[in-house]
Amino acid sequence: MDNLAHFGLIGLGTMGAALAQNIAEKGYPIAVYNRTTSVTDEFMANAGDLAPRLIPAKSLEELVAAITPPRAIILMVPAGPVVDQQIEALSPLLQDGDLIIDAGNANYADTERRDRQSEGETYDFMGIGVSGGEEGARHGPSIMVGGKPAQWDRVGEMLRAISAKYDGEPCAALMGPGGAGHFVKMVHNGIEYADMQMIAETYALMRDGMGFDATRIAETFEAWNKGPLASYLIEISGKVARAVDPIAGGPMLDAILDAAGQKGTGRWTVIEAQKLAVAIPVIEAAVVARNLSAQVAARARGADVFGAMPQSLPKDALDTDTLEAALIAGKILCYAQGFDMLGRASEEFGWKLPMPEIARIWRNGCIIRSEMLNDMASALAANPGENLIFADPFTRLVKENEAALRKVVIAATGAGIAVPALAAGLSWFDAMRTPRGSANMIQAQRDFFGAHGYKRLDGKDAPHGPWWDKTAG
Ligand SMILES: NC(=O)C1=CN([C@@H]2O[C@H](COP(=O)(O)OP(=O)(O)OC[C@H]3O[C@@H](n4cnc5c(N)ncnc54)[C@H](OP(=O)(O)O)[C@@H]3O)[C@@H](O)[C@H]2O)C=CC1
Ligand SMILES: O=C(CO)[C@H](O)[C@H](O)COP(=O)(O)O
Repeated sequence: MDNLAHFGLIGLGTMGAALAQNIAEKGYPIAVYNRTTSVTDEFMANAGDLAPRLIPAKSLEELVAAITPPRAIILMVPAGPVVDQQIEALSPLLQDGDLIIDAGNANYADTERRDRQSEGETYDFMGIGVSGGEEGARHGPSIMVGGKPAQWDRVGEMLRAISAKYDGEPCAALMGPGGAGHFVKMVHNGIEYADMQMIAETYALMRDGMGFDATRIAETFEAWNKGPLASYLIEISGKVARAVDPIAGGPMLDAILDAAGQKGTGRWTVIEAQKLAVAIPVIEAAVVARNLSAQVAARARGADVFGAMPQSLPKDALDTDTLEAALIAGKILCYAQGFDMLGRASEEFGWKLPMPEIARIWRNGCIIRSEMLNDMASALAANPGENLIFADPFTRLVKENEAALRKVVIAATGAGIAVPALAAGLSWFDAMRTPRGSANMIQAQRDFFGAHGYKRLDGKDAPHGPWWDKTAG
């Protein structure tokens, strides 16, 4: 076989097949391999005009032989041990200068480890986060690259070419070394969980609290998609609410079990936030909500034992403008927490993450793409190191919409409609504007039981409280 390909790709599943077609379409010949050969055959049978730029391989040896050295081979397989197995199988076939690119949703710590392991090996390694689902992978994803500048120089042209564009600017950029790209993708997914959860909470308020039917819910999302909330997730929520069940008729949503799956990136975001001691309660609430959603039997039992709350709201308690405003506030608070986490990670790991650039490459291609991210990019550029809630226009937007968020959380709580993410956002915001909180009590308790000491407000030296004066009563 002629050495025609510039790139190789392993894993022709949902993402890999679409990404390979995208790469070929942008003019880069690519060799492809899939564990199950019939999948490769089917992929080639459906390749149409792109077939001349796609080289199918039936083995890893064939794949490697079909790529012009120095090779760049993309892995698009499930995160975890499969990636290690692929690297192990590939490495003896590679030579100096060849590059393995893990484009799946790897845990950033695994990417750091694989990066270290590649030192002294024949191959080089880098990890990139790709977002946009199948459609994005096919026509333009957002790409969060981790690696060395030299690696970015090598593959950046192709990655920019296949990425989504916003006002002509590619949504692909170097985030930092090692696992930085996968870390940013992980936080992207954490924000995705929170964005989805808050939308689901407004859906519950419309369905159960306000008695809206699916058409009215769809109309509401469609209207919101023309305003400040304009985003991919609001757009698809409208489409989902409009969809009709092909089996039983009626709204598709009414036929779907209320238990959401998860592959782990949201959970990892929460775990890493705890390690960094950074507060991302909206994302945490969203992950907890998915865990709880899966407890279908326990929730049914709870309703039996304790009785279900009525859930319907008093007439005129809420309107869709108030819900929209609450969602605007919740969304800003959630992104403020996500970017705060990225800033902390950047300091902790010495990554120098390009914060405005992260917002820029999220403006298109990825699942959380939204109009608001354009303003976030400008706000982060104009206010380096500042939390988004202290940067205009977001300070103004939070001030304008906070009362609606409070109204929605109060109304939902009164009716027994769970709104954990919206409530977590509000609670975080309340804490962020409370100059004298209650942790003086925690300090005192810790000192009382564990002699941990405390800091006084007046700065005076007093290592322990009077409870440690054994002569006192
Ligand atoms: N789906 C999405 O929206 C997104 C997914 N991702 C990430 O992209 C990666 C791929 O996801 P996706 O395309 O959805 O997954 P799919 O399940 O659609 O495809 C998985 C691919 O990996 C191959 N594979 C699975 N197990 C093995 C194995 N043990 N050895 C070799 N090959 C194997 C499969 O081959 P075979 O045909 O033989 O089973 C298939 O080609 C994951 O890391 C995912 O988290 C990232 C962004 C979005
Ligand atoms: O990365 C993605 C989108 O950005 C994938 O679709 C991912 O699978 C979403 O996470 P989960 O499966 O946990 O909902």
